[in-house]
Amino acid sequence: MINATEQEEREYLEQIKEQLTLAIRRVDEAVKQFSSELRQKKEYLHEHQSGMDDADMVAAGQSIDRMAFTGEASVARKRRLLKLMQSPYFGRVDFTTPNGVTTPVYIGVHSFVDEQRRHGLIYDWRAPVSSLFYDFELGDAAYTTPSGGLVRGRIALKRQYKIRDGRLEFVLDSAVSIHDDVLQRELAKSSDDKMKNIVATIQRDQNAVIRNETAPVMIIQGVAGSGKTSIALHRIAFLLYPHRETIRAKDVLIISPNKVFADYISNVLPELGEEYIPEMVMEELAADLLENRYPFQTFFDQVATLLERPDPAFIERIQFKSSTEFLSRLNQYLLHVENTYFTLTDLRVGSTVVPRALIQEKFRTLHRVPLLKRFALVAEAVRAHVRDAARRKLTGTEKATIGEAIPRMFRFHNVLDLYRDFYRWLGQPGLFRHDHRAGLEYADVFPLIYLRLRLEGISAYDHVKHLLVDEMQDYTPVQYAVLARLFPCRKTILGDVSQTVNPYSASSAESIERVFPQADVVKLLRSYRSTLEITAFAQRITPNPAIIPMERHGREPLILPCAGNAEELAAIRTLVAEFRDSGRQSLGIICKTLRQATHAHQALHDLGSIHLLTAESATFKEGVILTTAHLAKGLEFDEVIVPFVSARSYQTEVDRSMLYVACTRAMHQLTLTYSGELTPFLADAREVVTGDAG
Ligand SMILES: Nc1ncnc2c1ncn2[C@@H]1O[C@H](COP(=O)(O)OP(=O)(O)OP(=O)(O)O)[C@@H](O)[C@H]1O
Repeated sequence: MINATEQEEREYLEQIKEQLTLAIRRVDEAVKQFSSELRQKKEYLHEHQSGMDDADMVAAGQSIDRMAFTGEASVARKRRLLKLMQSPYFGRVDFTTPNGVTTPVYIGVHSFVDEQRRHGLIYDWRAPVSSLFYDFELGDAAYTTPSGGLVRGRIALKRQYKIRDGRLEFVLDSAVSIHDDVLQRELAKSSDDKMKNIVATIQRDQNAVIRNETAPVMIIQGVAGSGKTSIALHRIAFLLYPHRETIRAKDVLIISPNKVFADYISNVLPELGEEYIPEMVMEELAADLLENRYPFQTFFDQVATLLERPDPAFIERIQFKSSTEFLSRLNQYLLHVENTYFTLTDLRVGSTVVPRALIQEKFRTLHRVPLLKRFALVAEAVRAHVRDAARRKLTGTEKATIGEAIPRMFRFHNVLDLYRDFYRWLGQPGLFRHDHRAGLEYADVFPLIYLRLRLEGISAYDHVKHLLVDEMQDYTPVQYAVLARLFPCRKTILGDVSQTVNPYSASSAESIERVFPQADVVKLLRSYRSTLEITAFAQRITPNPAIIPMERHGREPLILPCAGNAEELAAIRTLVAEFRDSGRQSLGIICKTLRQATHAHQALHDLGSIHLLTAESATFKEGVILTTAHLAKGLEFDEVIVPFVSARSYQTEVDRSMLYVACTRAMHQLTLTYSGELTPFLADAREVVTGDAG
């Protein structure tokens, strides 16, 4: 039976859809009009070209550009209207101002205005008034207008809707913030191949992060599945909204851990009506900053080496280069270089002697210029000095002599030589290993870039107006020091120290804050992704007593003991078959190493369409995916299988991190398999769950 409220809401929905249909028709007509005008204009131009002067041509060209631009805007508007036709709004608050006027405010992914009557029918979720929906329950409420004024009032009604394909699926009145039922329904759904927007169910603490407009640097430390990545993307959409005139999507840069992750998140912003946002993998940034001059190993290579051949000296190098102390030592070294690596001498050019003091003075006045860039400028100044003193032009040879003599007064000219010298200065030359064939070790890449930045200066990224860094725990203080210098813009930095794939180089929110003392640090403790059972299980691997799991239940995770490798593969086959019958969308089989994953991929080959995801993959697919924990970071699956969880396979701290990351990728169901002895990281979990394993 439909109640009166629902009846009313259905009728209202029909009215809105009619208005949307009319608006779409108007846009269509406008587009038609534009294109015919554009065609006429072009024809006119073509015919009258010979009689026009340059100025006329430029003016005509500009007017065509303007028309094309308006045409594009109309097409974008149509796209938004069509989206609204599918699902015009998801929330409503009835707001009563102190003078007793009550207005229903409908909230959707875009705004929609009744052009004739000039009032808002649907408000964009980012509009100031929409914050009422996220931040308040029934009763007293307020929101801030764009000009900073506070509008007070009362919320008399708060309602949530699910409208899909233009049909109302449910309507729910709620007294509390965002009704738990709606959130539960959203979370219980199957995942698909892309991350989705969460506008209908943003939680209050999340909303505070999204709408923070003041923090120059925002550091979000959030437990696995707390919505960090989702929030960061919504925050970008939010920041773009009021600043549309000054910031465009192309001015934002996302630094993501790999291409697959970039593909996985690529839908959220376009879903929110924003254009594609440029993204970059850390290694791409590094290669660019080193102008591809020095080949280097990747972060994947580093982690793979740690997993397969954990050599103590290699670990020591990584640990040292990931410390805050290391960054201070680099800074001290730079001072040392400035102070002691110049050997200034008098310089004779023809009959003129340029005194040492004068050269020193020239260097000093240029102290703001990066050191290795100063030589050319000092040489130029010295040439001018000689010219003035000798009252004649300099010969080519003389010019060259000066050009060569000045840099010779400094001990090094190449950043890599200086970097090597840094370790000598430290008294630890063994901490730098450079095998020319294998390339630089990953741990040396950013220290080298840092030196280059300080000594040569790089300014290629000044155009970026907002930087987003995901998986912050995997970057070191030196990397942050590079980002801080390279991107003076606002930043959102997010991650989870428990989910590091390399505990020897992990950064916590606190250590990152040391590089950005002006940052706002936010902690998110509620976990939305996994069932309570899965979250509790993962806690046994890496405990975090502060985590607050969602009250959503599912099957207990299973640990399946197997008699050997063949039996283990047979168990995985059965699990894959069960998954295929379950109606769920995604299954991740997450291994520790690529070697394990490749082995399993070959062994399960005959099952058909199991995608092996490697560091080279660029897209994320639905269905059954075989990959490593490192690559699965940031992704999620309806169901996860973690094979080979034996004591042999999982024993070091890096292994523990991998296991934690793998288990926290599961939304609804988690199964682990092993043969031989079970890893000690799951030893106490075993009592609880092997009973079910049967
Ligand atoms: N307010 C919310 N409403 C609905 N779903 C949410 C909400 N917050 C988070 N989620 C869902 O929880 C899951 C985890 O979100 P997300 O991947 O952004 O978290 P994360 O903190 O980046 O995770 P991790 O660090 O473990 O990779 C996603 O499916 C996301 O859609």
